[in-house]
This record gives sequence, C-alpha cells and structure tokens, in this order.
Amino acid sequence: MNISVVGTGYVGLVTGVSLAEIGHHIICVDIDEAKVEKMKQGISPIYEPGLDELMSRNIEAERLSFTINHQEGFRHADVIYIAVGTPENEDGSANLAFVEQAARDIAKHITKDTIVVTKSTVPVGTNDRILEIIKENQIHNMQIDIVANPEFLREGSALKDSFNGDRIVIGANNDYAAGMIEKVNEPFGVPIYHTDIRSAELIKYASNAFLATKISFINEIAAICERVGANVEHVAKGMGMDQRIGEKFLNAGIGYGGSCFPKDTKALIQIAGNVAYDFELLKGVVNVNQKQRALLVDKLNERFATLADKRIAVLGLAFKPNTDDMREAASIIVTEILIEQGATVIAYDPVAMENAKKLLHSNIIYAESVEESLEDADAALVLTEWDEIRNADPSGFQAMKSPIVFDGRNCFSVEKMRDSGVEYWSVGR
Ligand SMILES: NC(=O)c1ccc[n+]([C@@H]2O[C@H](COP(=O)([O-])OP(=O)(O)OC[C@H]3O[C@@H](n4cnc5c(N)ncnc54)[C@H](O)[C@@H]3O)[C@@H](O)[C@H]2O)c1
Ligand SMILES: O=c1ccn([C@@H]2O[C@H](COP(=O)(O)OP(=O)(O)O[C@H]3O[C@H](CO)[C@@H](O)[C@H](O)[C@H]3O)[C@@H](O)[C@H]2O)c(=O)[nH]1
Repeated sequence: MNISVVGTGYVGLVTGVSLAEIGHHIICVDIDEAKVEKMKQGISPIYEPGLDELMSRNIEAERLSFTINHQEGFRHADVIYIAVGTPENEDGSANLAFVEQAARDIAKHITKDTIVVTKSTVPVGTNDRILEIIKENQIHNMQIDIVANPEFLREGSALKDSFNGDRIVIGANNDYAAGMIEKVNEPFGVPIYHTDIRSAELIKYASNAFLATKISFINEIAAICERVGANVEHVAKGMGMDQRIGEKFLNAGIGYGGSCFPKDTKALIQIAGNVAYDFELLKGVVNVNQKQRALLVDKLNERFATLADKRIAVLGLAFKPNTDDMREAASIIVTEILIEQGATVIAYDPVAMENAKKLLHSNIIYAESVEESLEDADAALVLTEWDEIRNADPSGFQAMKSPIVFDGRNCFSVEKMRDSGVEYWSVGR
C-alpha cells in the first residue's frame, strides 16, 4: 500500500521504517530540512538500535523515501499516518498545535480518498477534531476516514517493540477503515484489538498512567524498605511472582522520565479535569515522581555537610539506556541542583552527551569514559543504567578520591560493592 507518515521523530521514523520493512511503500514527510537531508542519506537523526541498517535497506529497495514537501509526500497516499509531537502545555495539557497543522497540511494536499491514522498520543476527542479540520480545509472533496492507532513502542527497543508488540489498537468508527488498517498491519503478526476511536485514545493514556503508577508505587515501597530494613528488590520479586501483578515495571529508582510518562500523566489529569473528574490517584503518582527526582541529591546532602568543594561524577544522562533522548531526564534536575550547591560536575553518557550539552548547565565538564569521570571524584551518581555502567567492575571506583557511590538505578550488587570497599547508597536496599 502507498503510505505517508507525517513527522519523523522517534515514532514517525520507526513507524515508516517498520511499515517499509513489511512491504509497504512509504514516504515520510517532515518540516525539518536538516533532518530530511540526513535521512535521505540513510542516516537516522536519532539513536535507536538497528534503525540505520533497516533504513538503508528499505531506501535501497525503493520502499522508503523522505521529503519536506507535503504535496509530493501525499500525492499517492492511500493512508496517511500522523506522528507529530504532542508536547506539554504549561498547564499540563497536551499541545495540539502540531497535530492541527498536520491536519491542515493533509487537507490542502490530498487528491484522493484517504484514511488518516493518528499515531500521536492525543486527548480524547482529538481525532474528531482532526476530521473536522480536514473537512473544513480540504480543497478537493475527498472521502476521509479517521483511525486512532496509538503507539506503544519504547525508546531504545523501538524496532523490537514494533515487530513484537503486545497489541496493535485500531480505533475506528466504521468497518471499512478498521479493516484497511488491520490489513496494513497484518504482516507484523501482532494481536490486533479493534475498538471505537475514543476508547483507543484513552487506552494510550491509561496504559502510560498505569505503568507510571507501578513505578511510583514501587518507589514509595522502596522508601518504606529503607526505613524498616527490607530490600525493595526482594519485595518486587515476591510481588511480581503473582501473575495478577506481574514483575515488570517494578524497578525502584529515581523515577520515570522521558518524552511520554511525565507529559501523558499530566495530560490525563487534565482530560479528567475537563469533564469535572478529579484523578486523585494519578496526581499522587506525579507528586511521588517529582519527589523521587531529587532523591540522590537528598542522600548526598545527608552524607556531606556541603557540596561546595566536591567533585561529583555523574554516570548516565539520557532518561533511560539505549537512547540519546534527554527529554525529562533525571540528569537535568540533578545536575542543576548540584551546580546550584557549588559542586563540580563531571558527566559521562555513552550516547546522549551531544544532546545533553544543548540542554544542561554550561559549567558541566564532560568525560570521555566512565573511568575519566571517576578520576579524583568525591562521589559518583548513577542516573542511567547503560550496560557499560552496569557492567563496570566495582574495583574501578577505587580511582575516586573517595569511593562513595549513589546509585539511582540499583545497578550493582550491594554485597559486591561492600566487598570492593565502596560506600554504596542505592534505592530501597
Ligand atoms: N517517543 C516515544 O517513545 C513515543 C512512543 C509512543 C507514542 N509517542 C507519541 O508520538 C508522538 C510523536 O512523538 P515523538 O517522540 O516521535 O516526537 P518528536 O518530537 O521526536 O518528532 C516529531 C516530528 O514531527 C515533525 N513535525 C512537526 N510538525 C510537522 C508537520 N506539520 N509536518 C511534518 N512534520 C512535522 C517534527 O519536525 C519532528 O521531526 C507524540 O504524540 C508522542 O507522545 C511517542
Ligand atoms: O521499572 C521501571 C521501568 C521504567 N522506569 C523509568 O520509566 C521511564 C520510562 O521508561 P520506558 O517505559 O522503558 O521508556 P519509554 O520509551 O518512555 O516508553 C514509555 O512511553 C512510551 C511513549 O508513550 C510508550 O509507547 C511505552 O509503551 C512506554 O513504556 C524511564 O525513565 C525509566 O527509567 C523506572 O523507573 N522503573
């Protein structure tokens, strides 16, 4: 099928590449010229394992191309996917400006009957609005069907998730559109769940909010563990063996970050608020996460009278491993507080340092390796559990001025760190 994808960020590019890989002809349209130039050469603008290789293969097979020209992008499309950003407004609600612009672009340039599929995470009712915008602005009077098809991929394992997802949700209000989008996705071999548009929109927010709730829940249990002398890993393991609870997303640490959980939890609180419902539980989840971000700095302040003359190594900057994405990364708040308290910060991340430099305080020093960042440090903070950090030999911490480690991701065994002579502070253990 001929498919266009509007917006080639983490979701749009992975969607375009995956759909090309299963045999569709894909044109990706983006307004960012530099990005499009890069992608035309088979270079991914984002770090995502396996993406460059799959991009190149499908470009060569002439199933995948890129353009900044909406007219060219939509000319032959039977289906158009919207995958533009829906960032957070100041009040926590979702900013729909990019989605609405994409709808106007579609309206202006389509010349045949089209199914418009929304991949972007959008509040309930947005797909109705998209259809309205297209109908109001279209130049040729074409049949438009709209499908809500929320995306569940995780950064760092986006391709794996696309080909092995737990479900593909298709929200449509007519059988023709639902059937067509089922056909598009059939080759993935992933279970398909059909529902109406509004339920599909809400499934996305409810899923992210539930996962965020699991994380804040285990982080509160971790706080209790520290106070009563229990081990949160043992508690999580014992809980997770109950299949009704499940073992996933029960890793305690410095809370959730990234481009989705922080904004989507707040957007769902707003969605509820808009219909006069106070989502108390989710407000608690957000507050706990806020508190969690500063946990390591609180522990540092408990350990040291002042940070003013301290050299602090920060290991890991991205919001999670295997991505260069810095959106809502814990490192943003943590390094800001450290600098504010007068510490010297030497940071290292295997992939995200270029993006970090654009975002973090200009006083931060960047190291080329874990070893270099640890040299002469008074303390080390682990913020992202990259394999390279997780697999580091605890004896390496002896290169520090004093081997004191604050681990926000529970990467190391408490016993091994103790045996290596490291003063080790982790979360809930
Ligand atoms: N990042 C994730 O892991 C993830 C996972 C599931 C769902 N989502 C949702 O998917 C959506 C996209 O997220 P993302 O992280 O890929 O965003 P992103 O910010 O990485 O990418 C958005 C892209 O859209 C482009 N764009 C904006 N307006 C455009 C227009 N009118 N025409 C063409 N291109 C346009 C931008 O230039 C950018 O390249 C969001 O709603 C997000 O909540 C994200
Ligand atoms: O047990 C856990 C699991 C995750 N995290 C943190 O939670 C955040 C999000 O992690 P993850 O969900 O793995 O990454 P994302 O790429 O943000 O993916 C989430 O957000 C996407 C965007 O909506 C959804 O598509 C995915 O299904 C959903 O998992 C990260 O900061 C993790 O460190 C924890 O603290 N403890």
